[in-house]
Amino acid sequence: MCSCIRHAPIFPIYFMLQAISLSKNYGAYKALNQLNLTVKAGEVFCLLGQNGAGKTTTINLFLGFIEPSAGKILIDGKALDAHDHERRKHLAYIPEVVMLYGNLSAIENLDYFSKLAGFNYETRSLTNFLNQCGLQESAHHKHLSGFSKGMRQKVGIAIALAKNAKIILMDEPTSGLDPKATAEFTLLVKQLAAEGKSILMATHDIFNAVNVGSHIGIMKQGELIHTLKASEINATDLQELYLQTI
Ligand SMILES: Nc1ncnc2c1ncn2[C@@H]1O[C@H](COP(=O)(O)OP(=O)(O)OP(=O)(O)O)[C@@H](O)[C@H]1O
Repeated sequence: MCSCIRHAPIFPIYFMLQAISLSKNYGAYKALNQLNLTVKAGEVFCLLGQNGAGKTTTINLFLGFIEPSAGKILIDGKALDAHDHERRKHLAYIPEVVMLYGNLSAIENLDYFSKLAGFNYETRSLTNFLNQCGLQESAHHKHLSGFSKGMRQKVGIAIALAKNAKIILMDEPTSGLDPKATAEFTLLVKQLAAEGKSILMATHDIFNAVNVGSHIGIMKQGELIHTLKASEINATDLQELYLQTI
């Protein structure tokens, strides 16, 4: 018997995320200049670039936090305008520090944010989402205020799963994580991609980008200079290319 009141689709639908000549200007300054980028279902596109290269601007444009100066965002081939809140529900966001309610437990946070997105799950389903994200059961009923950054991120991903997001945008999600937490997070991201999610991740971690990414982009001064398949480059060569580029 299904344990959720509003059912997730039995045959999931997956979406592709695209930027077409996407630009963002602040006055005369081009924070993002004519970005063309595609993230297909099952892909993890890692965006590398120095501070100020335009990675967060790209993510903020996709999320609708800021409006483009020019260009288009497409979800599954259809243009997404700034006010299309319904189709933006297919997007989930994992920031560097996942902001949740410290005085609520993991399961209460998950329940609250699921309900905000229109999903009303029974406890068993909420527990399953947290388990799926590798959060140990002993932590499910503890307040978030005592959680490490890695544990918060697991709850953040559980919320994305509960919302049935097809596309996940991550901004430096492994920054500040210890190697074990990074490895756990990487495994989780690979699992999400294997399930058909489209993932765009801004990162400074070249080695992690090669490890988790299917595609890698190197940005400089608001432009995407290189796009590579991760299978075609190793970390040493990517580091060299990165240093030559920036
Ligand atoms: N509201 C704003 N007004 C003016 N300039 C801005 C604004 N927001 C961002 N910028 C500029 O746009 C450029 C791109 O910033 P962005 O945050 O996208 O870089 P980033 O690649 O994410 O850098 P980091 O690695 O430091 O997070 C930077 O030069 C930044 O100063």
